[in-house]
Amino acid sequence: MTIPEAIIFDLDGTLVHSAPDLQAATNVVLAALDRAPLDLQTIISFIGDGVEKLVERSLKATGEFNDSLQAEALTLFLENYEQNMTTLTRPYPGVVECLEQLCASDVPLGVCTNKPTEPARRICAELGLTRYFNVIVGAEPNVAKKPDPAPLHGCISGLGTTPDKSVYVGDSAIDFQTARNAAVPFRLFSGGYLNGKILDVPTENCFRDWTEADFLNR
Ligand SMILES: O=C(O)COP(=O)(O)O
Ligand SMILES: [Mg+2]
Repeated sequence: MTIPEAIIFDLDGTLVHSAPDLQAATNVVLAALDRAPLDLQTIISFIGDGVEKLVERSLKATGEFNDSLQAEALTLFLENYEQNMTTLTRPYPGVVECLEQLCASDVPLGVCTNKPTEPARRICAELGLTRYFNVIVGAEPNVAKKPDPAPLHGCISGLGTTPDKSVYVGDSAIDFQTARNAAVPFRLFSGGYLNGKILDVPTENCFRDWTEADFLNR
């Protein structure tokens, strides 16, 4: 048994079910533009590439799209989302117990998400998760996002280890591709949003239920 030197988690659809708050903020924007609301499943299918893509896909799904609409909608989205980031968002069942167990085993933990850094940190703080993580890396303007390997590599060096001795845990094809680009072993949480086509994840590296997650055996 080899215990990884660090474990890094994706946030939306992996540690937390955040889609209902993302849906609420998106639908405030759509209502302001006199457009129809989007249902939860559609919003879920738009999550994982960052808030800009969520807004862009929501606009394109409901009508006209151009750069100035995107800029206006993104500003309005962020204003609304910042007020309600944890109104409905909760950790998946078993996440807290799993993080507790990993901390008790002295495994350094991190978060690497395409959500902007500030909201990502606030969500972790408001849900009582911050104390489990040594590093929280989110998206920054004009900095490459996942599936570029840079954010995950930044997180891993912040945790003082190397890609081959780490594990990345995510719920989407973007996370799978990020891990591959970064040469980091990957575990798939298949109870999350599962966006995109995820190939080549052996069943022993997938889990549906956090109460059954076992990262201490690589
Ligand atoms: O799409 C987002 O905003 C973030 O998604 P992630 O936490 O799954 O990277
Ligand atoms: Mg995700």
